[in-house]
Amino acid sequence: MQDPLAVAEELIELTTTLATERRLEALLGAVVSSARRLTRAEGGRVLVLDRTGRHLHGLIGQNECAPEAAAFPDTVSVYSEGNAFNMRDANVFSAVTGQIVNLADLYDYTNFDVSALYAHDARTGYRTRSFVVAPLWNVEGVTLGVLQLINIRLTPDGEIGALPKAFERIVASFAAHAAVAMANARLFEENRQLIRQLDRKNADLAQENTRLKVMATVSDDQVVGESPVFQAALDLARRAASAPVAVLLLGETGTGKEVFAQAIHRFGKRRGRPFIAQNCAALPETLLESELFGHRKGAFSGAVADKKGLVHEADGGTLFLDEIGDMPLALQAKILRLLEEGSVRRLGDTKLEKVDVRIVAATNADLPQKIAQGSFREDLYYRLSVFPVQIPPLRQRPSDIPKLIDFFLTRIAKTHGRSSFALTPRALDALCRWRYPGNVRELKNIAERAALLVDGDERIDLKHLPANLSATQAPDIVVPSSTTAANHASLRAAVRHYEAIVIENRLRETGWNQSRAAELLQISRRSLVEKLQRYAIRPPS
Ligand SMILES: Nc1ncnc2c1ncn2[C@@H]1O[C@H](COP(=O)(O)OP(=O)(O)OP(=O)(O)O)[C@@H](O)[C@H]1O
Repeated sequence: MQDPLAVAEELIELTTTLATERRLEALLGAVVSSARRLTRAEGGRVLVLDRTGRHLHGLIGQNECAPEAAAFPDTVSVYSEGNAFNMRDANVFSAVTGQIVNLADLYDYTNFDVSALYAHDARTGYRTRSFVVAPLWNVEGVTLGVLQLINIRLTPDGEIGALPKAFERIVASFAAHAAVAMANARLFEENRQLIRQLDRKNADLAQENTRLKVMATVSDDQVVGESPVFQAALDLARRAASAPVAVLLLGETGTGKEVFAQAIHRFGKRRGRPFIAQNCAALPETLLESELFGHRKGAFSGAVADKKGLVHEADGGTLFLDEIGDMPLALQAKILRLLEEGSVRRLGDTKLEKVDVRIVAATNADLPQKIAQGSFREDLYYRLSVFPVQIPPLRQRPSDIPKLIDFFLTRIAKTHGRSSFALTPRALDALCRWRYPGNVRELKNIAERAALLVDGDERIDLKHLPANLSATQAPDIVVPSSTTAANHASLRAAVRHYEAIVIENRLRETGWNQSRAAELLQISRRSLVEKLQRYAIRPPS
């Protein structure tokens, strides 16, 4: 047998292999070789327990004297008939009990059923004599399989016998190390497979996302707004729709750039074809490139299959590029080629493909300033700004506010399963006074929030609006202007609207003293109370 120094060296080498080798079979191969060198065994094998826990399968086999003898009967049943452990098998015994089996001569021993090995020997002409089985148990004491060592040579001249007692512990600890490495390698392999599955899933999801974008073509949403500035912008969009040019939509956030892009698509000849929108600020460069232009299989890790881009999906239709000012320069060049030549190249491809796509781009950034800073291509800007459409912010068209409120509340009421939501005059007034830094989107959000806060048939009042809105005080004397709700209501409604505001102002002045307010308003207290009920005017809570 080996001297202690050689044993130590073998163990060090094995530990290094165990720590670095991640492939299960290579790792087990190293374990068997190392164990054989350590014990001077002619052969060695590893049998691994399958996931059902019912069978041990031969995974690795080595035999320096008879390579054909390396393969053991491939599968050993863990259970015998009646579902008891098959303890007559030396491998199962070791795997189940965690003990080493150490037989000096297989042909002298009768306690284990080794008939399969006899048959194997008879078939291969090899003679198995000493036979050692060590359990491969991981740290939690779970059996992973067994390590076999065959024909241990006790002397340099080849005398064969049982493993010396002193070596049993070495082999046991050796097997325990191997089991831990084996468990790690399995986890590693499972992780790799999970990552592969995830990559595949991601690719599927990306395709699905694209498909949904195609399906969610254009909604039939109305474009609400009758103010002259808004109508002028809409008229420009209508003209742009009939020309085969790119359109650049300019406007603050929430002004309705996407609504306009959809309208341009709907107004034009491409109406029945896909409308696809992509926000250029939403994705990192490589992902955006692959999303827009597609990729070939293997173009990057995770590109497990060919994928079409949004430009392909939008073929014959419209591609809306929101926040174009945030598009990386390399992709701007690709958009320029699409505009100039009508062709695109997928990531990882050498060929150009022809596509017929109308580009509508939008931004709220100052593109000339970006050009000066070197982050936006001037040539692309000139290409896109053939047809610029400026969408005015809501504060420049307050006369559109009542119509928009009405539009959103009617739509929200439908989703709440009710016919409508009513507003108190002071709530309407506060909504009409607000300057809406978030434009139409902000107005829509305020309406949605208010609809959630009202109880039953209650009207939307100041308390249902965001605090900063209800804090906007109405002026003492309300002068009708062309920019308030009243301008778009009937005369009767307008008069009621102002009546409510004047009453509320007087009440505020008098600290909500109804008698005093009635006096100032020169009406009876009873009449005041009636009006308070009619207009749902209440002191702030
Ligand atoms: N004129 C309009 N009529 C009806 N709804 C509108 C109108 N303008 C905007 N909206 C609604 O307001 C919300 C914001 O509009 P949209 O997304 O088109 O704005 P945007 O300018 O593209 O915003 P961003 O700059 O943040 O991308 C959407 O829910 C949209 O339906």
